[in-house]
Amino acid sequence: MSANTSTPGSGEKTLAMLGCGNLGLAILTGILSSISDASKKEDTSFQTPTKFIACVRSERSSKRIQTAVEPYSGFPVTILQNENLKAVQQADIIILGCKPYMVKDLLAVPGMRDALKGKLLISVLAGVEVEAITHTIYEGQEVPESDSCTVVRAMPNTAAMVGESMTTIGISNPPLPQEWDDLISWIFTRIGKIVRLPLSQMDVCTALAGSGPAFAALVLEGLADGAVAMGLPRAEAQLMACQVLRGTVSMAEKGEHPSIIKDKISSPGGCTIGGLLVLEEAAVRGTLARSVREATCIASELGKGVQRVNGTRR
Ligand SMILES: NC(=O)C1=CN([C@@H]2O[C@H](COP(=O)(O)OP(=O)(O)OC[C@H]3O[C@@H](n4cnc5c(N)ncnc54)[C@H](OP(=O)(O)O)[C@@H]3O)[C@@H](O)[C@H]2O)C=CC1
Ligand SMILES: O=C(O)[C@@H]1CCC=N1
Repeated sequence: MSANTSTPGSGEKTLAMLGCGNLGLAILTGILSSISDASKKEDTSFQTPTKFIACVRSERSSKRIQTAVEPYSGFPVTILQNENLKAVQQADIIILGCKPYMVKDLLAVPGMRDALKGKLLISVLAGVEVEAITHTIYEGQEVPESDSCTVVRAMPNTAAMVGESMTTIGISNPPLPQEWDDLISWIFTRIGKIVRLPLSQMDVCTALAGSGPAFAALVLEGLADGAVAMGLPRAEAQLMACQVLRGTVSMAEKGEHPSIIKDKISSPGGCTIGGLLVLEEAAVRGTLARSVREATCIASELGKGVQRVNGTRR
């Protein structure tokens, strides 16, 4: 493993989002928002990225990024359309953010190996193992450490755009140089919280935290819908459902167990237990748990180059 030309501490750093769609843009704007905020400035012993590149294919995506990064004029963002090689050549750190089945299109191209040499490539792709990415770049050939890039997996979520991502960083084996570990922590703590877990647990982390905001949004919407059905205006119902979930999360984060929260609210003979029984009859708890299990299994299929993996569901 090398930490040569792009080792933190050696000049201004450029971070490229190689595939900057829904997640990539959430990460990019989350980082830009964080580093633009003087109150969040922190001293580091290494050089943090100050220049950014966003890679896309279409004009439409290019315009979308342009609009999204406009408020952060203090940090230059270059948007490149179908110029991936140029982006990687200019970058020190690359975040790979395409769809899992597109890896070859982005990485198995002439010149890419050389452009990646000695650099840090962080993949946020669901289900694609480090070995698969390395295999795509080097076509299965043995490459000396000094000539290769270092591939790391991380699994953030779209709440990155509001600084509330939950990112799992896969523990590399062999361990990364400390300065790269610190740089990766720096990147993902700009956009939320991080945990480090073995690579073998990336699929369940993808389901719980990567997909999780979608599951939570369904719960949020269901709560608001019920209130709308009973006559509350949509805007108030949405605001109240948000605050209810936020408050519940704060209690849980302070150590209150979910069962205790539930029991404390349920007055004997009251309305809460009445509502809870409906949820239990519908097996909401088991269904949520099974959705995470299902998403974990599907995540593990995503890196196999197969599309329509949900079609295998029984
Ligand atoms: N969405 C999410 O919340 C999460 C996603 N992930 C993972 O993140 C990855 C990206 O997902 P998501 O952001 O939803 O996907 P999107 O389709 O929104 O983004 C993919 C991006 O890659 C770009 N792209 C595709 N092909 C090329 C190419 N050949 N050259 C340059 N750019 C290219 C697309 O550009 P264009 O738009 O112009 O086609 C687009 O900007 C996936 O692997 C997914 O598993 C992980 C956790 C959460
Ligand atoms: O749905 C997906 O496949 C991706 C991975 C996690 C969130 N979105």
